[in-house]
Amino acid sequence: MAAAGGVLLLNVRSPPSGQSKALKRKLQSPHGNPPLKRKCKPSGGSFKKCTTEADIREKGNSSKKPLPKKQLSDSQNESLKSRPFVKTSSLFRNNPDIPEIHRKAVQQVQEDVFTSDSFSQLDLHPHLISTITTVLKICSMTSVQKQTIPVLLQGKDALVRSQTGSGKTLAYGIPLVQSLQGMKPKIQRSDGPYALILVPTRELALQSFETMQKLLKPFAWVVPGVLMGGEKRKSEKARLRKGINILISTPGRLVDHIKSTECIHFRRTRWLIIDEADRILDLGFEKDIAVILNALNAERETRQNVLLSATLTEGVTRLADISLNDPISISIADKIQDRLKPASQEGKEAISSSMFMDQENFAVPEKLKQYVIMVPSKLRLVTLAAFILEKCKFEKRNKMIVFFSSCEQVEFHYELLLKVLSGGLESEQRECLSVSSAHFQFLRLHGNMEQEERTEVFQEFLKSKTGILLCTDVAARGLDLPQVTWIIQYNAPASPAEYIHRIGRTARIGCHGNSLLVLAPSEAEYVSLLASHKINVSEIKMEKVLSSLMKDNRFKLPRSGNKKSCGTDPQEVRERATVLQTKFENYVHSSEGTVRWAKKAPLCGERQQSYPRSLRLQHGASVGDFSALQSFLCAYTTYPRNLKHIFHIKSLHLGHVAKSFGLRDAPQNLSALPAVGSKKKIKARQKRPDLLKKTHGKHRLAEILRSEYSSGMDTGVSKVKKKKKQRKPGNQKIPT
Ligand SMILES: Nc1ncnc2c1ncn2[C@@H]1O[C@H](COP(=O)(O)OP(=O)(O)OP(=O)(O)O)[C@@H](O)[C@H]1O
Repeated sequence: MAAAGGVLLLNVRSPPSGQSKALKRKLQSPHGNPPLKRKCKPSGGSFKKCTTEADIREKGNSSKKPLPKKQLSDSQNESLKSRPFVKTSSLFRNNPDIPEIHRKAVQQVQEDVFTSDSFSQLDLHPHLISTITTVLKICSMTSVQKQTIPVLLQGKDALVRSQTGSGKTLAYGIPLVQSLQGMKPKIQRSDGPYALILVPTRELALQSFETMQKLLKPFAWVVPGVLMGGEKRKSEKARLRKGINILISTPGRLVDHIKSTECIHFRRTRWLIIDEADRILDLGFEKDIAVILNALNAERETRQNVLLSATLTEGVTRLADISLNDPISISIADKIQDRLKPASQEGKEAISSSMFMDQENFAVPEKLKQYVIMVPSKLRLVTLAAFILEKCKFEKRNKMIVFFSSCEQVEFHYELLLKVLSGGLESEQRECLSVSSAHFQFLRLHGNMEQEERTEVFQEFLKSKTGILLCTDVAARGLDLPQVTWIIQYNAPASPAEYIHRIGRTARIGCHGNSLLVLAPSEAEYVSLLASHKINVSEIKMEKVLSSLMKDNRFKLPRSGNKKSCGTDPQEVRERATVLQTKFENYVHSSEGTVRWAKKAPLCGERQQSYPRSLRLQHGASVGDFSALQSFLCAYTTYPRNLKHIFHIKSLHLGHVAKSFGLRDAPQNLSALPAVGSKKKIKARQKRPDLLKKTHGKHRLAEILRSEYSSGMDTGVSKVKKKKKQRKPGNQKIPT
C-alpha cells in the first residue's frame, strides 16, 4: 500500500532514535513547508504502520500482505511500537525504461606505449641517464619519449600528443634538464627562471615539481620551484626572491605574481612548456595565458616552446599560433595509423596530415576496459553504493576514483557514503562498524578545499593501495596515481576529451584498468557520441550491480518467518536496494541541516551553522554557496550547446533526481541558480549592474566551475594593492 506521491512507509529495524525524532519533525513541517502528503496519519504521537516489508514488492504477493493492526497480538503490537517506521519511497516504480544501446562497435585508436630503445642511445649526460635508471627505475623509452626528446634536444618547438599515462612529463623533462645542466656559464640560482612549466591544477604542479626534483638530483645547482596557490603568497615571494630556475605554476597563480611580485622576471626564460595545453585554454585560462605570454615576450625575444596533451583540440591551434615557432608535430597515434595504411595511401596522407587532422579521435590505453551503466535517476545513489561495495568490499584490492560535476556533490557524497557504507551512522556502529569500516577508505578532493588538506589527500591517495577518492575534474588531468583500478564517472563529462582524461587516471603506462560511466536513460545517446570519437564502451546492467547487495546483510529486510535469501532473487535485490536507500534518506533527513545541505542553498548568514557539526569543523567555509542537488542541476545546465540534446535540464525529473540525493521529495521553489553570497554582496550587485551582468547565469557558473583550477587567490576582482610593475612593451603583444 503506497502512501500519496508514491511514498511508502517501510518498517526497518532499529533506526536511531534521533532519526525517528527528525522524521516526526519532518512530518510536522519543520521548515514551514507544507507537511508531507501521507495517506496514513500518525496516531498517538507515533507513526502508524502503513506498510510492511511485503508492501515494497512491486507485484505484491497477497499472502504476504501485513495483517491489519487490530489483528496483531499484544506482543506483536509491543514489538511494532518499539520499532519505529521509516519513510521511504518506491525506488522501482515509475522509472523510465532503460533503452537498448544501439551502436556499432568502432575500432579504437591505439598507441604502442613502449619501445625497446634505451635512454643511453640518446646524447644525454651520463648522470642524467643513471638518474633515470636508478632513481626513476626506468630502462626503455616510451614511444612519445623516443620521438619527442631528440626534437627538443635540437632546440625545436613542438606540439606533442600521446595517450594518457604514456610518459609525456619525462618527454619534456629529460631534454629540459639535459639542456639546463650543460649551460655555460653554469646556472646560478639567483638567475631566476630559465624554464616555465604551466599546468592547470595545483596537484599536477606538485607532481611535475617532484618529477623535476628527481631528474635534477645530480645537478643540484639548477633549482626547481612551484607556485600553486593556496600557499602563503609571502613565502612564495621569498622563494622567488631566492631564485627558482625551473618554475612550475598554475596560470592563475603566476599571473597573480606577475601583477604583484616585484622580483619576478623572465629575462633568461628560454623554455616555455604548457602541459595539458587544451585544458589550459578552457574555462577562461586563455586570458591568463595571454598575460603570461606578454610578460615573457616583453623580456626575451626567443624561446623554445612545447605544448602537450593527450587531447589536443582545436583551441590549441590558436595557442600554437601565438606561442609556437615553426613547431614539429608529434602524434603517436598518427604514426601508428600511417604504419597500418597501405603503402599507396601513405604519401597522400602525409601531405594532408596535420596535427589536428584526427584530433577528434583520441587514443585509449590498450588495457583499459570501458563500461557504461544506464541508471534511472532515482536509483543512481544506491547503484553507486552497490558498485563501491562490490569492488571495494567484496572484491577488495581495488583503488577507485569517482568523478562528480561539482565540489558540493563531492562533499555531500563523501559524507553520505562514509556514514552509510562505512557504518558511521550511530545505529550501525554497534552492529557493523568493525566489519565494514575496515574495507573503505573514502577521501575527497576538490577546488573548494584548503590547500593543505588537498595536498594531504593527494599524497595519501597516491601512496595507498586501496581507497575511494571522490573528486571533481580537479583530478582529471595529468595526475599519476598508481594502482588505480576503477574510474567511475558518476556525472558524465562535458566532452569526449574530458572523458579521455578522466579514464586516463587508470591503465597508465601499459597497466590494466577499468572505467564506468553512469548515464540516465535520457542520456543514452552519449554512448553514440563516444563511438563517433572511436571510443567503445560495453554495458553493465544495473540489476547486476545491485545484486551485490545480496552479499551484505546490513541491507537485508527483516523477513517474515525464517525464509532464507535465495541467491539473487530480483525481488530481494530490490528490497535490499530500498533498505539501502532508506538508510541514505534517514541520514539526510536526520537533521534540518543535512536536508538543506542536500536540497538547497542555505539562507544568507546561516550557511555554515546549519550543516552537520562535523562538516563545519572539518571544512569550515569550504562548503560553498550551493547545496549538492542545486549544484548538480547547475552543472547540468552548463553542458555545451552541442550536447544539450543529450543533457537537457528539462529531461530531468526533479523528484527522481532528489531521491539520488537522499531526499524524499523534490524541493520546492528550487532555482537552478543559487542565492549567491551575503545580503551585502547582493546589495553591492544591485548598485553595480555591470557586476550583476558579469556574474549572472552561465558566466557565474563558468566562474564557479573554474574555481576548481584557480590559483586560490582572488585574481579576478583585483585586490592587488601594489603598483603594477611597468614592463617594456613586447614585440608580440597578445590581447588580454
Ligand atoms: N619510459 C618509461 N618507462 C616506464 N615508465 C615510465 C616511462 N616514462 C614515464 N613512466 C611513468 O609513467 C607514468 C605516467 O607518466 P606521465 O604522468 O608523464 O604520463 P602522461 O603521458 O603525462 O599522462 P597524462 O596525459 O595523463 O598527463 C609515470 O609514473 C612515469 O613515471
